Parts: sequence; structure tokens; C-alpha cells
Amino acid sequence: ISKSRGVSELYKHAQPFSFFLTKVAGIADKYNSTLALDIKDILSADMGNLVASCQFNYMFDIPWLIQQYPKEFRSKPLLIVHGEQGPSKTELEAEAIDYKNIRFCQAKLEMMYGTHHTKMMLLQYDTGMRVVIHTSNLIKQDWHQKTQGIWISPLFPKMAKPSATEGDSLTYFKKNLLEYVSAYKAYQLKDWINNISEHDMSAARVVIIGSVPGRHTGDQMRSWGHLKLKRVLQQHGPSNTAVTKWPVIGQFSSVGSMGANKEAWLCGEWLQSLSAVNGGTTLPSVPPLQLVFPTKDNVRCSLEGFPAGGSIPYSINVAKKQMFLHDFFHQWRSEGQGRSRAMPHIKTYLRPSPDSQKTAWFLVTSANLSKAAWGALEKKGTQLMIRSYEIGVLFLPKFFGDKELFDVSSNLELLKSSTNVFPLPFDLPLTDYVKGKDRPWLWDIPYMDLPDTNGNIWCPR
Ligand SMILES: O=C(O)c1c[nH]c2c(Br)cccc2c1=O
Repeated sequence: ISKSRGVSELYKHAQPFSFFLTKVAGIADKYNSTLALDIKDILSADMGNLVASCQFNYMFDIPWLIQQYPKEFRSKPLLIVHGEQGPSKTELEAEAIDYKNIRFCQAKLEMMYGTHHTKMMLLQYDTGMRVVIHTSNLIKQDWHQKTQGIWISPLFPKMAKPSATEGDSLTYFKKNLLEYVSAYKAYQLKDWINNISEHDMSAARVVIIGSVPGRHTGDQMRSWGHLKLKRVLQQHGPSNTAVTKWPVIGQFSSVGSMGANKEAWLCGEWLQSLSAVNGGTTLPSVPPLQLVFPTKDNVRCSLEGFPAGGSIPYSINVAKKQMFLHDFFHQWRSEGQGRSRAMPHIKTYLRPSPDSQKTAWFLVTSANLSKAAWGALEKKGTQLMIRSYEIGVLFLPKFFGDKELFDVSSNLELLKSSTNVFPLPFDLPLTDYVKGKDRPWLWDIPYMDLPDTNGNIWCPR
């Protein structure tokens, strides 16, 4: 059925949020035929007649990527923006030796432990330009049996003449996209920066939340990471009265070092930013925090079995120093979307109502729960230190019609029959870890007591 319904119809049905999950092999068709896309759908001629594209990402399989474009687009100019250095950079470039249309841009990573996590496609058509911000690496397995998120922009028409300020949206989408791409300071991106400035992006309704490596001070502090999100929520977020006692939910597929205790960063600066409210000064108290991270058994019983955990890199050496964090953890459960066994590689953050019917905002991003991604305040809060490149899009009710809250659901039947209900990738209320039984998935220890979906055990080395 999904084959016959062209991509443009799938796209239309997903408006106005234009937020999709990736198709998952091995689940009932109905969970893949609405609000779900494959990379071939995104790159299909139904979305536009491609002239050139730019792929920002972390992991690439070049020959596989080229195969995801329709035949007639495989020789169009393709710029790959990556973070590889030294031998792995040479290896990546060697993969593309036969493709004359491929160029590379190495993102500068001058901060230790920084990575180029950003996953974004810039698609230039003969009729305009589209921006896709998502969570999947450009490798086959990231598009096979995982839960991943995709936001697809409207088709942005070309303007008579380029402008960095003309043709922007109420959410400053164009200004923020130009700031983000310019922050690479890479000559290989000059043409794409000019391309962006040539397009009218006034139809964009999401707010870009990006991170770029550096020690950001002054005005730059609030342009990136959790301080950007805080500023946007203080300007356009819910009123304090509307969300009193509402939890903040963080959902991610990897975890950094949180420091000695929850006050050090998680329930300090990070939660204070995510719980910011309209006009709000920093609140005296922070709301409840709930985190979603798969258990060892969620991974073991997943469609991929233990190998799903190869993309959920939470290390025992980091985990053992922050047992306090695991008290906040909840299971991965997505019955409504048919994806309880499609392990999460998506990263999402939201401010849901206690009755699970509403949310004050929703963010889908490449950023995991780490200081490297979101930034950590230094020098008595006068600078925000970020290690990695990240990008995400924030959905705020005020930009989707005159309202303060989104109705939400993960139930695909309900989502199919209603308009303007925001599609959640996982079920609310959240499902607790079973006390005394469940442990967070850790990718670098063995599990030999029970077999996974494929009858295998896990022995990492
Ligand atoms: O940004 C991303 O997508 C990812 C970043 N780091 C990873 C590591 Br380290 C090991 C396995 C998977 C990933 C990954 O998927």
C-alpha cells in the first residue's frame, strides 16, 4: 500500500509538523505507511528534481549512499561534510575515488573528544531548496530496524536576489541556518552559504537549535546548545503557570559523563535551561526530570538483538561513576508506533503534561545527553564550552497556530484520523525500569545469560 501512495502524499499527510520516523523492516505495514519515510523517499524525484546536495553526517557508507539517490541523480554534485581526521579521513576520501561528483569538507574539531554529530541534508532542486534535519547515519543499518527522526522543510523558493536577512521566517530559520553553516569557516561551504541566502525560507515554522565547538562568550553564548534552547523558551515558551510541575523528558541513545552528582550539570544548568518558561528568570526550583534509555533486555529482545547495542555506546567506565543517573531512566516503549523493538537512535526532548495528553514543546536533535553536545558553563558562567557539532529542530505551539500547547499521541490510529496532533515517537506515560531486574544497556560488557532475538549472546572485545 505504501508503495502506491507517492512520497508527496505521505509528505502532505505529515503537515504541518513534517516530522517523520524512518521505516522499519519487519514490523506491520501500517506502521510504515503513515508518517514514516526511507532515505530513498527523501531523495526521490517526488520531492524535487535534484541539481546538487550536501550531506552533513557522522558515519558514511559512500557506495551505499549513492545507491539511495534515484539513478538520474547519482552523478549530481555531492558535498560530504564530516569530522574525520588523519587515516580515517583518507579512508573516507578513498571510498569516493570513483565518484567524480563527490567533494569533501572536513569540519574542524579542535576541542578534545568533539565529534561531528550533525545529520542534515541540503537539497538543491531546479525549483528551489529543501533542508532535512534528522538522526540517522548514512549507513544501511541506521535505516533498517531502528527508531530514527526526520524533519523535512517546505520547498523553499529561490529569490530574485540573495539576502542574508530577506526571506526569513518568524523563527529566524534562515538566519540561524546561515550562522550554523558559517560557523564551520570552511571554504568548501561558501557556495552552499550563498545558496541558502538565495532562498525564501519564510515558510519554516521550526527553530534551529545547533551546537558548534568552542568556548562561546557574550552574545555567542546564547546562540548554541542549552543556552540557545533556554533563550528560545524564555522568548516563545509556555507560561510558568501553564507548565508548573510538568516534567522534562530527555530521550537519547548515548550518555556522557555527568560529573559527580545530579547538581553538577544535569539538574543544574541543563535542566534549568530545558525547564525555562516565557519571560522566565531562572526558576528557584526545577521540575521533575524523566529520562528514556533502553534496558539491556530492551536491546536483547529488539528486532536486531544485541547488535542494536552497537549503536548505543554507553560505556561501563562512564556508567559506574554515575549510578545516580540511572534512577531517572525509563524503558524504551513505542507500542503506538509499532516500534518497541526498533531500538532508538533518535534523540528527543519535550515538556509533557502529567496526563500525557499535551506538550509545551518538542525537540528532535542529534544531541545525546552529554556536556560535549549541549555545552557546559565555565568561568563562573561567562562562557559555554561545547565540543561537538549538533543540530536539531524545536517545535513550539505558537508557530503552529495560535495556541500554547500541542496535543500529543504516539498512537498511529489516532494520529491517522486527526490533524494537528503531534506524533510522539514513544509512548507516554513512560515505563519504569523493573526494580532489581532492569539495568541500562552498556555496550562494552558481556551478556551471556539469555539469548537475543537471533539466539546469540553478546561478548564485546
Ligand atoms: O552520532 C551518532 O550517530 C553516533 C555517534 N557515535 C557512535 C559510536 Br562512538 C558508536 C556507535 C554508534 C555511534 C553513533 O551512531
